[in-house]
Amino acid sequence: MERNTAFPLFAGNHSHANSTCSRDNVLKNVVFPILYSFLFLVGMSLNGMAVWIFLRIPSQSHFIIYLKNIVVADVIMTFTFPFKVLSDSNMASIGLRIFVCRVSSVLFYLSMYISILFFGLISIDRCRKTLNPFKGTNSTRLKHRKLLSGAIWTFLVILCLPNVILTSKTPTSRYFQCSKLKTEGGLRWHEIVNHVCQVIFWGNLLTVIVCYTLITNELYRSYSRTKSHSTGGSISQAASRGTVRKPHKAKRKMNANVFLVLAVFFVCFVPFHFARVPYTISQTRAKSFDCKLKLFFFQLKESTLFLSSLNSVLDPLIYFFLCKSFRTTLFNTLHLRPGTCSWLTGRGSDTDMCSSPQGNSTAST
Ligand SMILES: Nc1ncnc2c1ncn2[C@@H]1O[C@H](COP(=O)(O)OP(=O)(O)O)[C@@H](O)[C@H]1O
Repeated sequence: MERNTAFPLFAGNHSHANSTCSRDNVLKNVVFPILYSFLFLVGMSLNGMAVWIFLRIPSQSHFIIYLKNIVVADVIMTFTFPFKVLSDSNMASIGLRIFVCRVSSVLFYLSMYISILFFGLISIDRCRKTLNPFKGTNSTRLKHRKLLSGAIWTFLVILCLPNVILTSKTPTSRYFQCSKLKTEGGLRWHEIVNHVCQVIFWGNLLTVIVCYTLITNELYRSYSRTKSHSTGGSISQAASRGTVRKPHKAKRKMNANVFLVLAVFFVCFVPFHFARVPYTISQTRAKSFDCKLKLFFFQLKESTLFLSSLNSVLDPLIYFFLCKSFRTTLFNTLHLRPGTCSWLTGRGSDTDMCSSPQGNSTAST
């Protein structure tokens, strides 16, 4: 049973309980609630703006379709933060804590795996565009991508729904762990879902690594080609105009932006998936674990879960850096010049993954 001894205000009759294995500590009760509150405010602002902008951008490329799905997932994730804040800081009523275990946490995980799956698809799309820059899209392909998006949401909702339905036990005390609300079947399903989600994550990580290895090779080849051209016959002319190093510079800028997806994926999701395995086992096979070890796994899971939550505020960076139509709409809205921040984002279609087939310029072009 979980007890609250860290905060006498909320401790009630529990204050005399043995607290060695209590989940309550400054990190869970104060630090994370403050961090999640901050994340909620930033996430609402950035994702609210992203929704507003994407409503004005037609779904004309696979990349835009995938980004729109990620925005929706991020908005859902952001909405779950206040519930987590209230629950973790012990300010929530029992009813609200039950709601967190049954609904809002499940929505959090649902949105996280939606993002992971679409990150995988984005990498495949990026790879396809880099290796085969002139292969465009058409309305049939776009329709297929929309159907695929619908299928992904349906699959994950069906997978997660039993976690809501089978979290049906009545808590026996004011402070409880989510796993204590689960029926026998609910615990088993919780374990299965976590295994499936591990497969989803590691499968997508592999996809991302393979795709970015191929992209790196292609970028390197195209960089070598550009370099040999720029040091060729026209070098003296180019040098006199001071443009010899330009392709090199542009290429370097593009590389950094392209790898943003990879960086966000690694920072946000890899640590959590290492921590989640032992934590799930400690939840479902509790008897074989010492309570201090369980507590350690819980804290590890909570800390890495925060990194995963950061995803909801880092994704808007991807929209900004990799989608030119997003930047253009944003700058128009803010009455800024179109070229604002071009030193950061690179110029032209080189750094644009949102472009339609005709504008499909990539590294190798
Ligand atoms: N990968 C997942 N997909 C969907 N729901 C999940 C996933 N992992 C956990 N859940 C659900 O989210 C709720 C909170 O789970 P968890 O974070 O493991 O518990 P706790 O908050 O006690 O550490 C539970 O109902 C659980 O079944």
